[in-house]
Amino acid sequence: MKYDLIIKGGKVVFRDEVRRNDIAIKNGIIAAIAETIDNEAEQTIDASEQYVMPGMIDTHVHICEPGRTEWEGFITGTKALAAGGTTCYVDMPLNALPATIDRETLYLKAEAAKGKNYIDYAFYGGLVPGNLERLKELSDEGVVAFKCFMSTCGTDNPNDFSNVDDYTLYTGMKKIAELGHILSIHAENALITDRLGEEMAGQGRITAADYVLSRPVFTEVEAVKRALYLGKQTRCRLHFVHISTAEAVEEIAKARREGQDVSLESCPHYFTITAAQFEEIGPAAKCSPPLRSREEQEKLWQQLIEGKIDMLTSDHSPCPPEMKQSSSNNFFEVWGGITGCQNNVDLMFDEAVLKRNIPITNFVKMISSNPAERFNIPNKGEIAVSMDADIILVDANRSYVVKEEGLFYRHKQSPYIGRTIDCRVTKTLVRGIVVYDLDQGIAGEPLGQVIRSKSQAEAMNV
Ligand SMILES: NC(=O)N[C@H]1NC(=O)NC1=O
Ligand SMILES: [Zn+2]
Ligand SMILES: [Zn+2]
Repeated sequence: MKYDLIIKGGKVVFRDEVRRNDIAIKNGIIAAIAETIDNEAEQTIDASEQYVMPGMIDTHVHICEPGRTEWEGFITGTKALAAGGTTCYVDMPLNALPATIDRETLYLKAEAAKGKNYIDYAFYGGLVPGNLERLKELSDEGVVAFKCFMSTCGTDNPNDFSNVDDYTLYTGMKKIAELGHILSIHAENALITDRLGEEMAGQGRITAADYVLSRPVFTEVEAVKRALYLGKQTRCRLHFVHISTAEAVEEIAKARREGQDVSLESCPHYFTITAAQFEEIGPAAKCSPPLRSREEQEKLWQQLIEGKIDMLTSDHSPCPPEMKQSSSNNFFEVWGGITGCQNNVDLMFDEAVLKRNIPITNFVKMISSNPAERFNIPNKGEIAVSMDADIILVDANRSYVVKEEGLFYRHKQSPYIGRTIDCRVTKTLVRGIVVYDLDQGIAGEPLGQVIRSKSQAEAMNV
């Protein structure tokens, strides 16, 4: 058989081992894997100096199109994702306008996304006060999970997302459990964090450090415990997004040991930037939950080493430059959200695999296999015959400095600018097509396809 492409001689990362193998691709699918494949092929890639692994599946990305394309659109956002080694992502139901909370708004999202994605994508649906009766239709349309905010969301247009009150959280969980779906939760106590913030800003305490103090560790832990408790009552499957504290990780691990169906993600920034560094970097590093102390960060690293962090996601939450500025240097006023998805894989491969000797197979589980499994994303998350050829090449001997001009974001305000990273994604393939190459940049046209959750029946009709 003549193949479309053979990736030759790379150190291929499989589920439980790394082996030097050739990978043959036909019609976007991995057709053969062997020590050597000598068949003819339209194209070959020499990967002998590289790791070859499944692309990242980033299940936490805020693309702000439609409605706020000037913050970040599908084209710029997915170029950055592709250049960073992500081959598939899940778009969050907020920051675009309108928020994705029913069939109509999902169709608007899907329509806006058509033909503009360089990588494959799926959608989240939102749980907000008042849309309980719309969750089934979102499920029927193939959203991969539902998302809610226990803290306030930071946007204030009438068509924006709203955070849940406890009643909505409880009834939403009941409904989502009936649908057999997962509820993903931004867990921070809204009342306490908002009031602490107001209090501090009222006293003129407006620095980066003050912002961090207004969202203490216990406000995350309390929200996690409350959600776990309600999850237990309702038997709803849960997923906690961007967990930033060791105590929250332990609570979730404990609930899992006791039989709850619950998972968690954390993000590269919680492992690579401390609260003290946030003060030096400035608004680009503002996010919620906030960056934590070195001590807290070290505990989180230990938990990652112990396998307690199921997955890594970017929480790419971009905004225009003026929203990261405040004439009075008031950190409560600037946008909370990090523009960071282009460096996910490089940063965490460097810090986790190269610097802390975490097995590369575990790393790949966190960036690819676990998210694919948890969110039912079919045919992705693993290098194996008959899977989609969503593959990245990583050079573990190539250092670079993150520079503004290399970033594909609409607004190049990453907190990682100036940072040296000691490895680099050199190629990204989506279903066998090279969409990014380090030397040539983004290649070809946007070929990304929408993915519907495996468990769903109705085709997404757009
Ligand atoms: N609205 C929004 O994107 N918020 C995100 N930003 C952030 O730092 N945490 C979030 O939940
Ligand atoms: Zn969030
Ligand atoms: Zn987010």
